[in-house]
Amino acid sequence: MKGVLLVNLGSPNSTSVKDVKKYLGEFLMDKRVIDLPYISRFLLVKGIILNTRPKKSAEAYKKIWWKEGSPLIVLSERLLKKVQQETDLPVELAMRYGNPSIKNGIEKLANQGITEILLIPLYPQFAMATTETIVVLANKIVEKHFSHIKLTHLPAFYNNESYIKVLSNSIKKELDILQPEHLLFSYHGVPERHIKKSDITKSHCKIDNSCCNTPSEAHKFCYRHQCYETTKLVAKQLNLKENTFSTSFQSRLGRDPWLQPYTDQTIDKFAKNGIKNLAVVTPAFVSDCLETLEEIGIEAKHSFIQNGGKHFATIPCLNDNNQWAKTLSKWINNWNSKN
Ligand SMILES: C=CC1=C(C)c2cc3[nH]c(cc4nc(cc5[nH]c(cc1n2)c(C)c5CCC(=O)O)C(CCC(=O)O)=C4C)c(C)c3C=C
Ligand SMILES: [Fe+2]
Ligand SMILES: [Fe+2]
Repeated sequence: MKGVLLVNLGSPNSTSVKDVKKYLGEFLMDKRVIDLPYISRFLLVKGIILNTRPKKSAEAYKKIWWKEGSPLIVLSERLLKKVQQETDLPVELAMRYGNPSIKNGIEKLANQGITEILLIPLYPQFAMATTETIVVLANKIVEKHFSHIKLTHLPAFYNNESYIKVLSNSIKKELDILQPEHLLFSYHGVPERHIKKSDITKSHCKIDNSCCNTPSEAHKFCYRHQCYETTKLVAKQLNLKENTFSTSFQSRLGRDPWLQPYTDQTIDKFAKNGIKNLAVVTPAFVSDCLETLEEIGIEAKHSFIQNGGKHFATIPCLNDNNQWAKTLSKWINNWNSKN
């Protein structure tokens, strides 16, 4: 019997500093997120970051938290309900960090007699810190506790035709109302080092103006290429004119170089250069979360207005969009009928 596990990133259990610290500890001690040797990672995370960040993050979470809980989790649950309505296979939801855990999700499926699981990391673009860490952990759990279960996973869907259509339609609906001068595609950043580590050719990714446009096997695992492709395909679908849209990377942490251009600097530059009406879409996230609602919806908006901008809009993520739920169900049903 077959079943499906949707996996998103996760959130703290509450906005208390204690819960945020616990969550950040699990998240940042993941060697695919902070990719330092164990001792250095331990000293950086436990000795430095966890002494200051949880208080600041807890304040940020308080600004966006809902009555029902973390937006990321509530929205993922709403999506799960809609997906379940469109498929006969049992579908469960898990988070890579925090609750409900991946082990808990697999256990729920196993208890229903499931012996084959389709794992769906809810990330359009591949990264070590997203798709890879979910697949590696889920496989470890299956090997250790559920060795009778066969696990397969859905690869990153950054250029999938149905995904691009659904994303484009959801953006178009907003653009028709907002009529912005410029549309910024802001993706979560990763350290440049992560891109080089994921380069299976070991020599392709230069992180320059051309590598991500030059066909290569490396692109199967290149987050930067996949982000630019999503932008390109959506822009094509929406007939966006050159210079009316661009791509940037947000949420950097620490002093190492992360993917550029940085979203905060890009938005300030737009405002200073006279752009008055800006819309921002965040396609690395399928659910609205701290990074879209607070970092973009509150912080970036404030900065844009302070620097002379007038209208700033954040386009919602796909969340529990009906067409998105139908697309996921279609992928699930295709997997079910093919295997
Ligand atoms: C595309 C998705 C994501 C990538 C890639 C990613 C990488 C990454 N993130 C950090 C550090 C933090 N991220 C934080 C929050 C956060 N990150 C993502 C997604 C990706 N992260 C989401 C969806 C969220 C929000 C979760 C929520 O509960 O709403 C945070 C915590 C909050 C904060 O203090 O800002 C940190 C820290 C690193 C180091 C990293 C490296 C590749
Ligand atoms: Fe590249
Ligand atoms: Fe992050």
